[in-house]
Parts: sequence; C-alpha cells; structure tokens
Amino acid sequence: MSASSSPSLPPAKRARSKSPVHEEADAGPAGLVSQAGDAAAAGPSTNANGSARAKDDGGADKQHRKEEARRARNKRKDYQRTLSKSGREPIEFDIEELLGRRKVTDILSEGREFESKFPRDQEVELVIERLNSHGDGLAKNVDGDWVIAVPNTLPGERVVAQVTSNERMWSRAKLVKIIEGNSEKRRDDLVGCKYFGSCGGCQYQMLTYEEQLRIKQGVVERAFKHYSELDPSLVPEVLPTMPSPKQYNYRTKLTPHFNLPFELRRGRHGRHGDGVNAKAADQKFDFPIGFDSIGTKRVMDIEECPIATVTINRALPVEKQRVKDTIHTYKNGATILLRDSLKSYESVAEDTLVQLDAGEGIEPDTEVVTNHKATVKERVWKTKFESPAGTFFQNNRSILPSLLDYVREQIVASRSRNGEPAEAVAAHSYLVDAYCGSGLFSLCLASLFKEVSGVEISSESIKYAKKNADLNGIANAKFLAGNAEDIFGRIDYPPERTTVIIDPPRRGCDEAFIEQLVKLGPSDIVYVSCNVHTQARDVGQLLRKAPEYEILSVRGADLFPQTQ
Ligand SMILES: C[S@@+](CC[C@H](N)C(=O)[O-])C[C@H]1O[C@@H](n2cnc3c(N)ncnc32)[C@H](O)[C@@H]1O
Repeated sequence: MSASSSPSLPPAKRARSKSPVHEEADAGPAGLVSQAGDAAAAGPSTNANGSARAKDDGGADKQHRKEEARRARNKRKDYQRTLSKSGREPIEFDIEELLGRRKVTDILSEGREFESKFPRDQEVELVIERLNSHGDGLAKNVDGDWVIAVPNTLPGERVVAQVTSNERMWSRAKLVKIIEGNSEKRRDDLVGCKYFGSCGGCQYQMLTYEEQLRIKQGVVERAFKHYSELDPSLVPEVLPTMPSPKQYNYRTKLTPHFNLPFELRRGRHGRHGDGVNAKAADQKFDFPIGFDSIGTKRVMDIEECPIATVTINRALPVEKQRVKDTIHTYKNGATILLRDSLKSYESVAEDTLVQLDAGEGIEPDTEVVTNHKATVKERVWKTKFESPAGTFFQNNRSILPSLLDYVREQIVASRSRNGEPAEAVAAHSYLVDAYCGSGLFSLCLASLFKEVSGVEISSESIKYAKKNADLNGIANAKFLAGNAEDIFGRIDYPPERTTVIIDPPRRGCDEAFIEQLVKLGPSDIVYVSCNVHTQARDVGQLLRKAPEYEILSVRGADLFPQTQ
C-alpha cells in the first residue's frame, strides 16, 4: 500500500472518571499541559517553560539542550526503525503464514534462513497462493521452505517466474509467463495503461475495482492483526474500503524521474573533462524519463500515465521535452514535479462545485505547476486551499469530500454518544490538528469547534495554513510551526472537550508525540495515515499506554486506485 492511504478512526475514549492530565502534567518532562479552569476563555497560550528561557543560559545549558535534542533524535529514530516491538517487516508475517510457524522456527533454529535461495535468473514454476501488502503474488518453493514474490500475478495462477534477487527466506522474481490464469479474477480487458505489467507504478489494473477495495480491506485487517499487538477483541471489524470516485485520471501530482545520460556522466567525471559538456549543449540525447520498471531501479520512458489527471497528461510531453532540451545544464539525474492546480476558484461554476463536492468526477478547470515554490490551488467542500507545489497536499481530490465526511461524521457521532446535541458542543469544543500541512482537516472542520490549532514541521506549510484561514474567513484557527508534540505545550484546551486529529508521514508518530497525547487525554482521536502498518503500531502503543481508549471504527480509504 506504498502509495495508498488508509484513514481510520481509532480511539474515542469512554467517559473518564479523572483526567490523567493533572496527575502527569506537572511531573512529565515537558509538564506543559494544564487543564483550563474556564476552557471557553482559554485559547492556546504560550508555553511558560519555552518563553522563560533565561538570558544567562550559559554554555553548559546550551550543551545540555544539545544533548537533550540528540537523545530525542535518537529515540525518534529507534522508534521509527521498528514497525513493531520485534521490528518485523510485513513479508515476515506472510512467510510465517505461508510456510507455517513451526517450519519457520525450524529454519531459523538450524540457521538455514539463507540456504534455499535460487541462483539469480533461474526460472521456476510456481502456484501463487496469496498477495502481500505490496500487491505481489506469493508462492512457496517445492520444498515448502522458501517464499517467492512475483508482481502482476494472482492467487490460483500457475506461472513461470525468473528470480531477480534473494532475501532472508524469500526471493523476488519477475513474471515470465502465466501457464494457467485465474480466469475468475484476472480481467485483462480492464487494464487501462499500455505500460501495465512493466511499470512499477500500478499493481491492480487487471482487477475489478471491487476486488481492489477488498484486497485493501484485507491489508488493513492484517496490519492491525500483526502490528497493533492488541488483543483482537479490542479491534473492531475493519469496514469496507471507501472507494475513490475516480479510478483513473485522479492523481494530482506526478513525479517522473530520469538519470543523466551516460555521455554526459562521462563528460563531467571522465577523462574527456568539460569538453564533452561544452559540446553537449548542441547535442541531442535520448534517455528515458518516467518511472522505475517493476522490481528494478531501471527508469522506463513514460509518454502518459492514465492514473494522473488529464491536465498532467497534457503537460507531461512538454515538460519531458524541456528537460531533454536543457539536459546539459543538469549535474545529476532529477525528478520532475507536475502538479495539477485549479486555475482559479472562480473559474469553477457553482454547479460544478456541487458536483465536485459530491465527487462525481466533473473535471475542474486546472493547469499544471512545475515550480516547487509556485502556489497550487485546491478546494475541498467549499474550503479553498493554497499551498506551495513542493509541500504536501493530498493527491486525489476526488475522494477528499468523502474522506472529510467520514471524519466529520465520526466526530459528530462521538459527541452524540455523550448525549449533547452536536451544535451545542461546537460552542465549547476544541480541535488539535497534528501534522496539519496547509490546514486541510482543521480548516474544513473549523465550524464544528470553538477553536482549532494546527501544528506542522514545515514552516512553508504553516505560512499557507494561516493564509488559508484568512482566504476562507476562518477566525478560530491557529497554526504553529514545529514538531507535532510541541503543540501540547501551546494549548490549554480541556481534554474532555478536545478532539485530536493525527495525520503523520509514512513513518508514523514519534513516541514523544504519543506520550504527550496520552498526557493530554483528549476525548476523541482521529488517526489518518498513509501507512497502515505504522498506524497500527502507533494505535497499539496508544492503547497500551491509555487503555481507557476504545477503538470505534477502522476503515481504509482508497486514495490510490490501481496501486497497492
Ligand atoms: C501526510 S501529511 C498530512 C498533511 C495534512 N494533514 C493534509 O492532509 O494535507 C504529513 C505532514 O506531516 C508533516 N510532518 C512531518 N514530520 C513532522 C513532525 N515531526 N511534526 C509535525 N509535522 C510533521 C509533513 O510536513 C506533512 O505536511
């Protein structure tokens, strides 16, 4: 699910008899969160610890802070390295399930985990048994002590595959031919791209969309089973995957890349010196610009990408030609950015706007931006967004209304469980939008809260989040540039009336963030993620640290149809 998102709505808290905030806030290392006496009067306040840093901080103090920062960095890295306590990759669970736990234990205890590897390029006949979370078909060798992963295959298919590399108890292989296909599932008539099967970008074009959604539901189920390390009774049934209204032409960002042509590389670094490059300005070079071919780092030339928007596909050949015409100015290979942006909010007619909101796939009037610093325009529901092209914004605009609807519904439902009408709660409740980017969740949901506060590491994104609040006339939103956990020292929200939305990068949350979150003890937490494995790990951590939380809903959303 490398490029797809899996938002879910874990923990909403049961009624708590006491808040852990008071008990722990004073004692904690940051000790920054306190519960407001009058929450309604309290906005985010500056952290006294932060602002009270004395002028006479000496070298020793500086040294101490540096040391603290280094320790925090290392702790963060350690946490991120481990997907779970045991640090296991998803393939290891697949191997265990395919070969059987007993067999795997025997192999490991006898030290044979690298023994059954295949010579590179060897062709093997295999029967595919299941898919892994990357969308590759998995099969066992004849002795049942090794697993082979073959992209573009389906369970039940008998195939010939050629081994490309060996790992610990498994090999990667590429498909040579299908001897017996899975006629029930394989629908080659659905394939929408001439590069499918060679390009590493898409895995599922040969499947019906319903099947793709089912597979993703299974990935979410397995991730929570293996990585949350929670008792299964604590994880509710994973809901059917939220479909993307558009299954092709949905991607609003494309990043094809290229390597420097061999002749230019020699020119720069080889014995010919700069002479070759001086000539290069007049020379034409033909080299691939596109994506890696399946299972390799070899770039394939791509003329079109049917999952990207029509506007991006129109711009792609022009951009590729521009790179080819100026290739002598590049020192290395590079990645091209193509970002689809609304031409203007006004250029979209009101009726189109309604249809856009409903996700019915009317193409808005857009243009392509290639400069990382240029501004991209988007709109979700009626909220307008601007962000620099080089910073994060969700890449499938067609599904965002449904995604936001789901998040909003869950927040409203959680409030009604507490017995208060949603409108009444809005007047005295708060939202923390952690990892907020340019304010997608906080600004779209601001009307549900008295005040919202966003935190984000990119100061560029924060600058735009503030601009976006102004652009939409939203006066109750505040934004802070910093590490996600810094927000907890800046707010004074009453935990029992605070919702926290978390939407971290693929590596998931930092442990420090989870610790601070638990100290705050908000009434509801919404965790949106583009990596369900780190999400499940974090949710497990959270529930172990704060067992009073209850997971109410887990659901994948298919932001990247045709891909894993
Ligand atoms: C998946 S994006 C979500 C952005 C936003 N919620 C949205 O949907 O547009 C994750 C964001 O986390 C930010 N980020 C990464 N590490 C962070 C950290 N340690 N603290 C705060 N923000 C961080 C990234 O810059 C990025 O904007």
